[in-house]
Amino acid sequence: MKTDNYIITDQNENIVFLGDKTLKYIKKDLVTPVAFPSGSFEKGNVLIYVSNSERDYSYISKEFKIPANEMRYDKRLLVIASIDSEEIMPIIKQNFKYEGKIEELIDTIYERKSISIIRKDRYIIVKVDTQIMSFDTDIYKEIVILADDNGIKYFIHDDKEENSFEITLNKKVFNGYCDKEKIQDMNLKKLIHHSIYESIIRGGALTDFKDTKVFISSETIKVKDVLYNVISFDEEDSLIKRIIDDNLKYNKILCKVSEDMYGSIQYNSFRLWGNEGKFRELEKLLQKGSATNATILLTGESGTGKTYLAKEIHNCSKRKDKPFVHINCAAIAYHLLESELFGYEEGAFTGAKKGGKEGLLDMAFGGTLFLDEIGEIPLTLQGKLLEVMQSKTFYRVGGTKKHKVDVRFIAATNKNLAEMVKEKRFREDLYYRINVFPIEIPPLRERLDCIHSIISDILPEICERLEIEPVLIGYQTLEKIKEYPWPGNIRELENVLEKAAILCDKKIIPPDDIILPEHDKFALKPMTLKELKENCEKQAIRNALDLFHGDKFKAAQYLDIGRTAIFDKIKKYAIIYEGIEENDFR
Ligand SMILES: Nc1ncnc2c1ncn2[C@@H]1O[C@H](COP(=O)(O)OP(=O)(O)OP(=O)(O)O)[C@@H](O)[C@H]1O
Repeated sequence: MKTDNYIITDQNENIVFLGDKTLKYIKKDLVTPVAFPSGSFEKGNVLIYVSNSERDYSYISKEFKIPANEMRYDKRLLVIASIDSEEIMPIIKQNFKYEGKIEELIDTIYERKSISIIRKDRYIIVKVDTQIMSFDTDIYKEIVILADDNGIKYFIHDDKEENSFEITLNKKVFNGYCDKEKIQDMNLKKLIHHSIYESIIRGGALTDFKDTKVFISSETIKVKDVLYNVISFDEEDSLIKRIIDDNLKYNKILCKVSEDMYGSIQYNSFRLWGNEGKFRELEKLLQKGSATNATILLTGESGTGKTYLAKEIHNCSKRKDKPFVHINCAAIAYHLLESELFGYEEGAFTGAKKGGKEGLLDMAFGGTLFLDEIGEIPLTLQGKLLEVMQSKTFYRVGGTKKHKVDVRFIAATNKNLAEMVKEKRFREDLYYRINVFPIEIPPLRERLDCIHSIISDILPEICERLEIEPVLIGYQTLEKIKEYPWPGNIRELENVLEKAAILCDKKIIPPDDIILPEHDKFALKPMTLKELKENCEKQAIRNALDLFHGDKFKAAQYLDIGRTAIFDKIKKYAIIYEGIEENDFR
């Protein structure tokens, strides 16, 4: 989508982006504006400098006022990518004082930000975290980009006369101008025609401008905690087209399930790791979902983060100061589940405690009740749960007094509930009751492009938990990680990283310390079908035990087999695993 009809400003009304088509709204004497203010190098910036011409690199220090002796790699990072040859090679500025090895520095940079610079035909594509920019090397001989925690700032120097350029951010193509002589005051009020400015500050309107009607709308967006104003300019006839382009259909769906039903929304931000549109959609759904009281159903494979997200939703909701109660319906024996959920009165059954016991519904009062593995709730209890959800009241086991329910329900499952409904293993009415706001979390193998961000987030936590010095992931190690399909999702990744962090005796985890299950080990040797089946079964059990640190119950659940079956198979294949005992599962 072309976004040459946008102006973006920061909260002080300084222009940070000026679209091509908006130039006509700029006062005459300023017709060659710049895309961004000066690129002074600040703390937290990552500088990427791409050049395909022979250059004296001192240019960078001069232009960006980087006092070389003050550069510290932990605060200010410098990547210079040279495209002199076909290969794009990161190189380090010569007078850049860094004591360690260059490879280490590059790894540190990769750790801090996900940066990739690749060349495709005549284009250079620079990706910093989720932001992608592409440059045509026929036009740009040198490209300098500043990326900081608040998104990408950039400054472009090109050898030719033309100052125009195109930049792609979050799938939007921005066209702009860059003239470093004019990098001075880029304030909206000073630059833009008075009538247009007036319209913007009124929040947008249909305005007459030089014989045309222009529709101006202004929206505030938040990018990594920084607020920007995005102002769009549409001349009457292009308006309809833009509405379609902007995919307002999607917004309508969101509105239907949120604002219309639940009133005004307060947004909170979720960290989901994913670059594709569907992740943005997912993030929005979570934001909307957290702001409401609607029942949310989280689906996804084991280890994708359903529990993690359930807690996040609670923590971002109005109920955050009230309890978050987690019940794993698969982990509690069928006959106990009812009394756990509803509590019981004294004398309700043999062995019932004196004075009775409060149930989880009571404990979660005012807060959130997270029904994990909801597919495992016995049919008999499903009816009772439905009643609670509908009437918002319940009786304790053996009790006659009505108790009020004030909880938000979040349910999760890795089963296909719709299939279970068809097979009459799950009540249809309950299914529709909990399926109000379904959110599907994709498996890790579908998010490999952002696995680096995931690692950057969880690796420091692992090191802290293990009380070891922080370690980093090297580029080659990352490549190895990306080749594995991660059947156990984030949980498996955490386990592998934990092992690697323990094994690693350097600052950067080498590829050899990443020990992955050999998922295709048997593909090479010719075997009978029976042998192959048995080998696969054995390996699958080993992997599952590995994944859940030897917890047979979870491994059986993960493999979708019964408890007795896993025990029999462990015996049959003589699988030795620390902690397995004869009387397990009895
Ligand atoms: N977005 C996230 N940020 C940080 N850690 C995460 C995130 N998502 C998942 N994890 C971690 O991954 C591991 C698995 O997540 P979680 O237990 O939430 O998965 P699950 O889908 O509930 O699994 P299961 O279905 O087996 O119960 C946890 O240790 C969790 O902390």
